Amino acid sequence: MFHCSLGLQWPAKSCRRGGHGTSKNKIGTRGEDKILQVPIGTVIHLKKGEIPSMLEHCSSADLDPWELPGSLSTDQSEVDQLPSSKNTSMAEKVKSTHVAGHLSFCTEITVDQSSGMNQATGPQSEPTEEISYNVAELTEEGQRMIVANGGEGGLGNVCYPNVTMKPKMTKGEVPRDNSIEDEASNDDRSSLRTGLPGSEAVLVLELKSIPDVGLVGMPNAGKSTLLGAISRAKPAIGHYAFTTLRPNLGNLNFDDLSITVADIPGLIKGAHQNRGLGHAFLRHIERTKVLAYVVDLAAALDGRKGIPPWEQLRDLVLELEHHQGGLSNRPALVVANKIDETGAEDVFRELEKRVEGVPIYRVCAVLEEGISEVKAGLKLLVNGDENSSSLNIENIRC
Ligand SMILES: Nc1nc2c(ncn2[C@@H]2O[C@H](COP(=O)(O)OP(=O)(O)OP(=O)(O)O)[C@@H](O)[C@H]2O)c(=O)[nH]1
Repeated sequence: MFHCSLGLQWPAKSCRRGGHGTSKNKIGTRGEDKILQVPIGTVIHLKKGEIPSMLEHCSSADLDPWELPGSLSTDQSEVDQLPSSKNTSMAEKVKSTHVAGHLSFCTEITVDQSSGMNQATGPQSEPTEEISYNVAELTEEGQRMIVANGGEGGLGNVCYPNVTMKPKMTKGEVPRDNSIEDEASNDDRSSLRTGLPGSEAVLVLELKSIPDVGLVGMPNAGKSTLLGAISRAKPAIGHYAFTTLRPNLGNLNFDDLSITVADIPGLIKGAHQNRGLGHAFLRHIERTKVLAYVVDLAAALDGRKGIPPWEQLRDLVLELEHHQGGLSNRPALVVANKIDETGAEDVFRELEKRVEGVPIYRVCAVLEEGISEVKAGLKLLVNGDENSSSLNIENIRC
């Protein structure tokens, strides 16, 4: 067994040839399976060979690549531009793949929970190379898939009795010239006896991050600023909406825990109908364990065109639920941002009255105020705090 590392190109010419068939009807020996352990979140891109076959826990999750280091690609057109990308989801491809159960050896990939790697690197390919991207993804511990099949063992001599038995000669019989036939039958025998070579595959293994926490909020709420404040990530920040075009990743490091946080680009009303940056981002939220709703306390102050934070929360929950029933149903907290703005304190107090069931943190992300409290809150939720709950629409009074 060996561990693979990130973005490794792994020539899976690993399955051994089947053993040769031998006398006394013995078929060729079975070689040992070669098992490659990989971390959860490993995505397989195929350079050469058959599409891998999932053996256990076949995931039907839609696959979209989060492909750059420290960021998650969301734009399908980017994937389309990848060389020869076929963009077929694993579910589709696995469906069309037949697991050849009779083959004697195989090379398998097994998901290893223990690996500490948690950032993605893009596939390293020559621009002209043919690669099928995202042919499979291992997202759960214990999933296994066959990436290359071993060769069948050679057959024992029982399988060719007719060519092995020489006719008995009667007394005085002149031997026939059988040299040509013998040569042919010798060839037949050796080809039957010879174990077949295993199949060959060349794979690129990419590790995608599966974030623990997703920051969701309207455009301009301050998600990227917050991510920069709670982690060492340096996402782009702008005073205009949709500065974040793809999810950024940051790590919150504690002495005993590291939490991955994804800053999901701003959601707007109608995102589930693909308005704004739409579906692509909602899909990323499916993977997160915990949601941190980021609201802008100042959005509706001083005649600004935004909506108050409780309405932001209602719209965010509705968008998540429209996209996929139950998507908002995971432990959550609210980050009430821009508390430094004039009038924001009053809005915060109103927010506390109108929203129940989840903790609300008053924060000024830009000045890094209230950040340690948010970090502690996220840690509790990721650790499965028994008092945690999701943000339900019934608990928001607009
Ligand atoms: N006054 C104030 N402004 C803030 C605060 N946090 C963020 N901002 C400003 O709000 C604007 C938007 O911040 P971003 O962090 O880019 O917001 P975002 O939610 O990531 O925006 P999108 O990329 O559109 O989703 C920037 O001009 C920030 O400087 C804060 O605590 N107080």
